[in-house]
Amino acid sequence: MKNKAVVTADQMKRIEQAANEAGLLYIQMMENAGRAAWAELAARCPAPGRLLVVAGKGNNGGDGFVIARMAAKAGWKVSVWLAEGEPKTPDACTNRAWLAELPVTVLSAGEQPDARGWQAAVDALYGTGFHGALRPAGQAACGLLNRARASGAFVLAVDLPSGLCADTSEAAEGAVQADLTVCFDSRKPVHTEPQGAAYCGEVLLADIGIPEACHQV
Ligand SMILES: NC(=O)C1=CN([C@@H]2O[C@H](COP(=O)(O)OP(=O)(O)OC[C@H]3O[C@@H](n4cnc5c(N)ncnc54)[C@H](O)[C@@H]3O)[C@@H](O)[C@H]2O)[C@@H](O)CC1
Ligand SMILES: [K+]
Repeated sequence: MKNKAVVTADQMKRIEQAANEAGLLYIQMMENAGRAAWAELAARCPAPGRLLVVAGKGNNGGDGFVIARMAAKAGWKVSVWLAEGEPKTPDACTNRAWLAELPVTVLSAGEQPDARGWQAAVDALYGTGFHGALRPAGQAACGLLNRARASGAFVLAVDLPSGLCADTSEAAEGAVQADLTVCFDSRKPVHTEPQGAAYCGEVLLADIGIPEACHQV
């Protein structure tokens, strides 16, 4: 079965690098990841409503910008909170820039949104790049997502819930509790070990187009 293996964050990075070198560019993988996650969210929340996307500065945030674009095009009222400021990676920056053409409200780090009134919230703060403890900005963002969930929002974690380490499943204090986690290409230990899986909610594995041959790294 394709992608049955559980891989570490470092192995995932090498698989993505092999795919990029084989012609599936990083930005296309981000597009595929965001679209796959959006499709699962839309399937669970079919009526357009208010969507909050909490985005970090890395590529996990980039996936969140793709989701925000897809949701806005589908008629959702979308707000994106740049919880740690503007994105830093090239592909996330590109997707952030594309939001300017859409009716999406973009909130800066200092403009923390209200936790209430969202049909759904997307945790695109940290993915496989996270390890260690949550710093104050991360704590504020994870806390907001958890309060939004307590107020009735359906919480989708992009790749993995923020505050968890992909490889060890260690959960930082204040980590996000998700209803659904859409992970990309291959499961990581956080999705299969009980300590991590408890934060993930339902776990779905999305194909982002990486050829089978790229997994032999
Ligand atoms: N590389 C690729 O081609 C793809 C990556 N994808 C996404 O990219 C994610 C990985 O992206 P990145 O490697 O950019 O990293 P993340 O977006 O997971 O993390 C963002 C940043 O957080 C920092 N960080 C680590 N620990 C921290 C802490 N305790 N407090 C605050 N900041 C901390 C890291 O230095 C990292 O730069 C995946 O989980 C997935 O969602 C997808 O777009 C598919 C394609
Ligand atoms: K996440």
